[in-house]
Amino acid sequence: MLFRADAGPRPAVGDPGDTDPPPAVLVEDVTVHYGAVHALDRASLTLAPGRVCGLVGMNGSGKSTLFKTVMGLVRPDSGRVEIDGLSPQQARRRGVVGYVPQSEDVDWAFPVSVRDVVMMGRYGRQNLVRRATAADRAAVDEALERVELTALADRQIGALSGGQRKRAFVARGIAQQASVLLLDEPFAGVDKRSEATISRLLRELAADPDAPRTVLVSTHDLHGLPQLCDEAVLLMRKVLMHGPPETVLRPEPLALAFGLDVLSDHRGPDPADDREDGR
Ligand SMILES: Nc1ncnc2c1ncn2[C@@H]1O[C@H](COP(=O)(O)OP(=O)(O)OP(=O)(O)O)[C@@H](O)[C@H]1O
Repeated sequence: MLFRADAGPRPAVGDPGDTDPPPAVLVEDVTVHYGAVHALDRASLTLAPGRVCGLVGMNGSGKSTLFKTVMGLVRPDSGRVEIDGLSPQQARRRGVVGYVPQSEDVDWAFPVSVRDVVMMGRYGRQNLVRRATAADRAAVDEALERVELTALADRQIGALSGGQRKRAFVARGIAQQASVLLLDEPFAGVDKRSEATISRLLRELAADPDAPRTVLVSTHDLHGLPQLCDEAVLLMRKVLMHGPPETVLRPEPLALAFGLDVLSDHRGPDPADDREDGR
């Protein structure tokens, strides 16, 4: 990490005398190549339970790769990933981690209903024949209600709008009762209602006193980040900075992650504007 900003107390990692619970997400020195493409370069990130963290970086900075690595869908060349102290594969099998993928990564023509997609969140709890129990059906109904999709539950998933599709995948994560939720650009191409519903739900899930979820969400909406997130991460193949949104979203770190042109969009008010003489 090139910059470190204080994002509140972080659990110590790897201390043999440490009896604290493990971090919700631990990414340590993770490097990923796709052939000759160097997608992640010793990226490190630790997230505590119950936090909403925004992942920010330019196109190609490695955000999706980071999600896929945490999910165990991409195997790193080196480094360590743990979710609640489990390997990504264990965490996925036990339903500890839920994933809302980018729209491009989903086959929307697949013949499943919205309800089926949400029920997939329950698979980790079902036996081999995957017979849904009353508890599974109740969890799916409740999740559909929370994302306001009850009326569309029997539609084929591809027959929904972009925002409704995202909400269906958020419902899958809710029904799964995953303690860590990863969302890859959930606000891309969605309507205002879906954006507001998803934002509100993510805050509610993190603040749930019975089961606080940890949320890692990538977004290009820098303006909405301070309302949504407790902390933010700037990624450029490695974690450039991690801390409170107001610290991370200052012009200088953003310029490092995005290039200098972002300064004009996100620079605070010009002090000259406050001068009474207008000089
Ligand atoms: N399957 C793949 N094969 C080869 N290269 C890949 C593959 N997936 C991603 N890449 C490359 O790895 C780098 C990081 O890609 P990644 O999708 O993780 O970035 P990103 O920050 O999510 O981008 P975006 O904001 O455009 O979604 C890019 O250079 C990308 O072209």
